[in-house]
Amino acid sequence: TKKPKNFPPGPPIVPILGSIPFMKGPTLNEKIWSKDLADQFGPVIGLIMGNKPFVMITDPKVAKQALSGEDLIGRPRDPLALEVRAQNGKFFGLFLADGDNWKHQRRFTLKVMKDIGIGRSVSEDAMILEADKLVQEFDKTVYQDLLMDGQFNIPVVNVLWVMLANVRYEYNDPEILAFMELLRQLFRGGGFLKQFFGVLKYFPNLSGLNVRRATNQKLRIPIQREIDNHKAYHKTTKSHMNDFIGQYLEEMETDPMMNENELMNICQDLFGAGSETVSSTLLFSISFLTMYPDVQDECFQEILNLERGGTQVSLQNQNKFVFVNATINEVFRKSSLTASIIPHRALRDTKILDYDIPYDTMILTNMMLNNNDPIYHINPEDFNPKRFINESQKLVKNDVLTPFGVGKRVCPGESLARGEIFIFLAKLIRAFQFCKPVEHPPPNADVVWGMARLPKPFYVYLKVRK
Ligand code: HEM
Repeated sequence: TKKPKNFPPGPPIVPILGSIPFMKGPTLNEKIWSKDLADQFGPVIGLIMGNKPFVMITDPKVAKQALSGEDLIGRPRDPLALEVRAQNGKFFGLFLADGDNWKHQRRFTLKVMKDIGIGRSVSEDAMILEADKLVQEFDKTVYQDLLMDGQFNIPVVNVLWVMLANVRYEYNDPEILAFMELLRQLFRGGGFLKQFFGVLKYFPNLSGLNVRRATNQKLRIPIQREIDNHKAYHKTTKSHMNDFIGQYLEEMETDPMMNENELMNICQDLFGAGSETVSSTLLFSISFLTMYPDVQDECFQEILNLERGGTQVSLQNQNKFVFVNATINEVFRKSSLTASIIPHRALRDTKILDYDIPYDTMILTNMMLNNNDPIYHINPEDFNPKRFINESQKLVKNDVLTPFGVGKRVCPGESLARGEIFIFLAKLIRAFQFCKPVEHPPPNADVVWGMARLPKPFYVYLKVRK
């Protein structure tokens, strides 16, 4: 184990464990995202994890600049993911792949998602339908302590199913319940940091590799069925359905880079990246609204005032709900659901500032630190949506808050996620008052680490709004 030449400053290293013994914090996650490391070594930190060079960027401007170029947009070849998702050592789809093929698949996915995901009413209708159904579900559990845990999972995954395959499931359908459970297992049980220790793949039970493999196989079954249904539809009608799978199959007829294997991997990635993230953000939102009833009341008043003026909750009207959107931003900031981008990889020898970054180095950012830094956010410990509203009552962007990442790999689902979170929340806040539970401790936005920082289950007490 050796540090590369002119590598960014960082703690000393020892064989096998690299920098780990010199990083403070009880768990690996806390060590890596710690303020202590940034205080000691500055905006770009060079670490060795296992035997791999790894760079943590803690300055948001440096991160933005580094990630907007082409050199640092690869994905690490995670030895565990290679066992589960690769074929002949190659990744397909969006999340794990890089190179020309990834670019091509990503461009097509963004185009179709813009068309059907947010541009057309298909997804908006789905969001509104699911939000209304959710209100009906919550209505059954008012005036009692309610455990908030999985309530958003199926509504959120249904919006994805509509976009991808024009199907939706009832909330008690055993198949969707099983599907959602698999997604949760992958997301909650996952984490980037295991990949530093490739040796884990030789202990498939201990490392969870066997479970991941089985989960991955099961997840593909309903997706494959929908792909087959779409192919059968095309056989009989000679036309393609107007959803993601339909559009992709149509593209396959003329574009040799598109194939069914990529399609399957993209669908897996969209479900994997677009379900637990959105449902967890909604859970965090409910917990913050319960902890800060004044903020909740101000959201409610805004929704009510706009409703009285004839403005309904819709994607088209989303920007008019300034306070609700500011509240969602504040939830992103305070929860730091995404503490970092997903790990990137240097595709060639390159530089960050004046430091040398060798080919294959893994890159992470520290968005969680930036979210809580008084340089970028006044009184960061406060939950204060007004920080995102200017004197003319317009929503202001703070460039440091980047829950969806920045640069060439920025999350392709941002608009969809923001739209969905807005519609679900606005409808729920209009219908219910979320109060502290009577017989349980109040929510406190506690987290558990998986692929992201996820909310622990908590209790609330719902009252009906007139
Ligand atoms: C609150 C919701 C969400 C948050 C906070 C979030 C955040 C992120 C972040 C930080 C990244 C990594 C960016 C990078 O590596 O530089 C990412 C990637 C990704 N997200 Fe999201 N996301 C959310 C929802 C969604 C949704 C709804 C979808 C799709 C339906 C989605 C699909 C993806 C995909 C496919 C990638 C990988 C893109 C690539 O590597 O090219 N995400 N997301």
